[in-house]
Amino acid sequence: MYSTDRCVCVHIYIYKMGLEEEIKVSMEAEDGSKKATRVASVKEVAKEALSRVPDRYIHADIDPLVCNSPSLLPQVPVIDLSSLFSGDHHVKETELRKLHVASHQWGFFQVINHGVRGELVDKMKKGVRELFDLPMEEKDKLWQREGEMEGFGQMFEASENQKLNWVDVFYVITLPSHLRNSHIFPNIPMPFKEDLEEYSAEVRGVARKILEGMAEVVGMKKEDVKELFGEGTQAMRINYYPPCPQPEDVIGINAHTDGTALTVLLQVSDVEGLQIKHDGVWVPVPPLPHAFVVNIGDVLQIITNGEYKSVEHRATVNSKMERISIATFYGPGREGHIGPAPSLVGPEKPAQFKTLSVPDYYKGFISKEGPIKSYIDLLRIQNEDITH
Ligand SMILES: O=C(O)CCC(=O)C(=O)O
Ligand SMILES: [Fe+2]
Repeated sequence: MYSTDRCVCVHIYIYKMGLEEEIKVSMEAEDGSKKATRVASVKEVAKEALSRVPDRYIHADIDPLVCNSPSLLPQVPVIDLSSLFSGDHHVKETELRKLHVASHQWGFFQVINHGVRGELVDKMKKGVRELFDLPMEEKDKLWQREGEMEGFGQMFEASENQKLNWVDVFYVITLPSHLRNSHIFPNIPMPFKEDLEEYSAEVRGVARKILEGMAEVVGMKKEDVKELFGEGTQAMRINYYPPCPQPEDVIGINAHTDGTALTVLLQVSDVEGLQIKHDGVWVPVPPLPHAFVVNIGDVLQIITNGEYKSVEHRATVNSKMERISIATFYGPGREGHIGPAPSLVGPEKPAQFKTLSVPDYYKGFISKEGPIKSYIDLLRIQNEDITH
């Protein structure tokens, strides 16, 4: 399960970093044969009006929602981004505190008043629907090629008996533009390509503002943010979950944590599906009008020296309605290092994680073996390793 999760949430440009071989290794089947074969489109599978889904989509071990009474479930915090930058000191401080508590205790929050125009968001919603409605001949031109992650696809088929998720994805690297895949990005149909470009720039601005607020409230120096992130990199993953005749037995996306720093998710459809692990319970994150769902990824947990949490989440499906989400992943630029920010390390708070170069970080992420819950656990400095 974990190797699949890693493929799902690496969300990076790794092959651009000269790591082609590592990616291919992660796609090898257990018997060593290369299996980067194409996985069927779930949208096409779903069209066949089956009463039962093929066995490869059946997951025997789906963790149920622990709480039977939805009204008793805790609510994911909501942050007003405009208040974070308010000229009113009290308003600003109150919102920064909320941001801190949300990032520390939840690892997730919804953001309102984020400044991205509703008209642009609506164009994106329309554009992604049209993208997934393209005829198969058109989608073929935008399909993942062997050894690559960008384009349409499900995920790499690591072995014949690996369980599959009930989702089709379209993955693109958006920023910086020179990292874009030359046969995917230019071929995205217009006007969606232009809207995607604008949306990606706007969401980058939102991510940077949130990071700025977090840095202020967690006590991280501006220089550290600059040093660790540089201009940053950004990728987008559009998730399309068709209705499913056996929703209890399949999963849209397995429980995972995101591998980058910050994820800004737009729930395109007014349909529930996203759930996050909070105090041992799966808590739904219902779509909120004009909001983004933001979560902390592994990289930000490391950078904040464990102050902020990268939390497990998953996407469930239902039998009636399709669901679409657009996840935008913002992470550090390729040049830097991933490790605790120097301003958050001191005698009182020793470094909890090792520092690695960005390529080494992602290389390790990809090649990790065995039943380790999370890659960041491998980077955790054990108490006995800490030298004062
Ligand atoms: O569809 C969703 O709500 C979650 C998507 C997600 O977790 C991801 O793309 O990493
Ligand atoms: Fe995710």
